[in-house]
Amino acid sequence: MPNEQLRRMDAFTFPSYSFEPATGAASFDYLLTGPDGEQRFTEVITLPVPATPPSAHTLATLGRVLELLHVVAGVSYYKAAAPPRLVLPTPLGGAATALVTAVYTKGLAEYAYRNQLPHVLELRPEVPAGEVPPPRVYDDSDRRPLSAVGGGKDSIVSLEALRRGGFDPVPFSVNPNHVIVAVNEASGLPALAARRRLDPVLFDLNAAGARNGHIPVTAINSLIAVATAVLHGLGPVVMSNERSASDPNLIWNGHEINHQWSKGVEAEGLLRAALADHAGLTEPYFSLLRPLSELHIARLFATIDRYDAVVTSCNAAFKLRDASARWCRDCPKCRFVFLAMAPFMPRDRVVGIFGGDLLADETQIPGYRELLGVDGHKPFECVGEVEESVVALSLLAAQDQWRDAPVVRALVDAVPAAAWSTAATSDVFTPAGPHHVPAAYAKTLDTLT
Ligand SMILES: CC(=O)N[C@H]1[C@@H](OP(=O)(O)OP(=O)(O)OC[C@H]2O[C@@H](n3ccc(=O)[nH]c3=O)[C@H](O)[C@@H]2O)O[C@H](CO)[C@@H](O)[C@@H]1O[C@H](C)C(=O)N[C@@H](C)C(=O)N[C@@H](CCC(=O)O)C(=O)O
Ligand SMILES: Nc1ncnc2c1ncn2[C@@H]1O[C@H](COP(=O)(O)OP(=O)(O)OP(=O)(O)O)[C@@H](O)[C@H]1O
Repeated sequence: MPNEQLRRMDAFTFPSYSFEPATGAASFDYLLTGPDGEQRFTEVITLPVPATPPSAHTLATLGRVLELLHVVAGVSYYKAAAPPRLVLPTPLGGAATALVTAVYTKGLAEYAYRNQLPHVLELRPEVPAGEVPPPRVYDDSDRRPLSAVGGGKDSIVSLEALRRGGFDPVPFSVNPNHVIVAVNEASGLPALAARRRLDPVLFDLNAAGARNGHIPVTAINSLIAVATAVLHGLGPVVMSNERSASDPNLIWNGHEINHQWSKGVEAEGLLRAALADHAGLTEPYFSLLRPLSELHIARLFATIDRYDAVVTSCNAAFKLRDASARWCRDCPKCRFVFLAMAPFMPRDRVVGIFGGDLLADETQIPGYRELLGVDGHKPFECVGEVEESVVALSLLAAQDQWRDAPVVRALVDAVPAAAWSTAATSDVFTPAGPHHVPAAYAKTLDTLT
């Protein structure tokens, strides 16, 4: 379909979804409509099939989770056109409507900013009238947790903390690539995986120049994880989203633009409320690392060495096509994670993990200046706060092994005096801020210190 037609689309709707328990396949249909025609999409998400057939209660609860997933996963297709109307398929209660509204506005905020589409930030879904029958309560709080694994340092810290805390976690991933498979193998724990197949028509439209941009992928992965936990009779989904994920990159038209919005604490609260209200789940989902800074998580990661040969946080390794094998060593995330790990490891260990020494490479200086707040705004990537980068730099400047590294020397000279004062009194190693960690899990991270 030509782009001009896509851009005249008037509405995005959700014609139907189906679930086949025997195969675990959920099929989600989407439709863009406008004066020149329509464009259909179908996404297929295949959940791992449990050994024991699910009960009627489990299937009913799963059905409610899939209703939420159907609507949330639509963002990938909505963004191809960004029509003014978002028409939901069924009545939803207040909590579920609040989640959906936020996913399509705040979750697409970076997309709206980059494509200059302010109406997306004001989008309000049209919710069909009608009562939503209350769900039956589904108490999963004391069962084995499902630990989402993304292949990076954060989910490794959670997985190990849960294991050492005696929670017997089940690793789980969506479309595990070679990095995630290797991390799971290094853990030695049997893992579950779900498959997600985006409609290939989307890639054709993208290649032809359709609107494109960042989507709140963690919201989608999270609901797939919750659906898997329900189907397998498991307990809470444990995420590894850090404190700084809640902080915006910039303000545009009075709205916060946050690349990591669906990793933030607001999204976590909305998801929990929607799952409780719409699906009856008592303790469905939380981030174990929420009170921690990225720098604190890196310090915890340094206490674990069994994943050094496989851990990969660089997003370039997670592309559907032309992915890098591991760290690309030339993106904001590689720069930040190297800076965050370096103070807590011998130099040869961090260089071994990355396959190169970023702090010996002077071409990295401009990128590091952005991370340190000397130039530009926080990059649109999963990186820590400027203060965390300055604290990491101050720790490196005090170590013989790093003090004379060319990048460290250049950065120490570039950081303004005010930033050094803030870093000197920083509380980046003090857990803080709102979180949803249940009391039973609160002490787990102590097993890593
Ligand atoms: C790996 C990556 O960063 N991908 C982003 C990139 O896409 P690219 O074309 O370079 O590669 P692919 O990921 O293979 O995507 C192909 C197209 O498919 C679309 N798409 C993909 C997944 C999906 O769920 N829905 C989709 O519509 C995508 O638009 C591509 O055209 O650039 C894209 C455009 O800006 C981004 O949408 C791709 O981001 C992925 C969805 C992705 O997985 N990104 C994570 C690595 C990521 O950014 N994570 C954030 C978490 C943010 C959150 O709130 O959840 C983070 O770690 O900070
Ligand atoms: N493919 C995936 N399947 C399931 N969960 C995922 C997947 N990718 C990421 N996640 C989860 O989403 C959250 C955000 O991902 P993110 O990439 O920031 O974390 P990470 O890979 O653990 O660590 P890092 O920040 O070092 O990359 C984490 O809880 C992570 O476990």
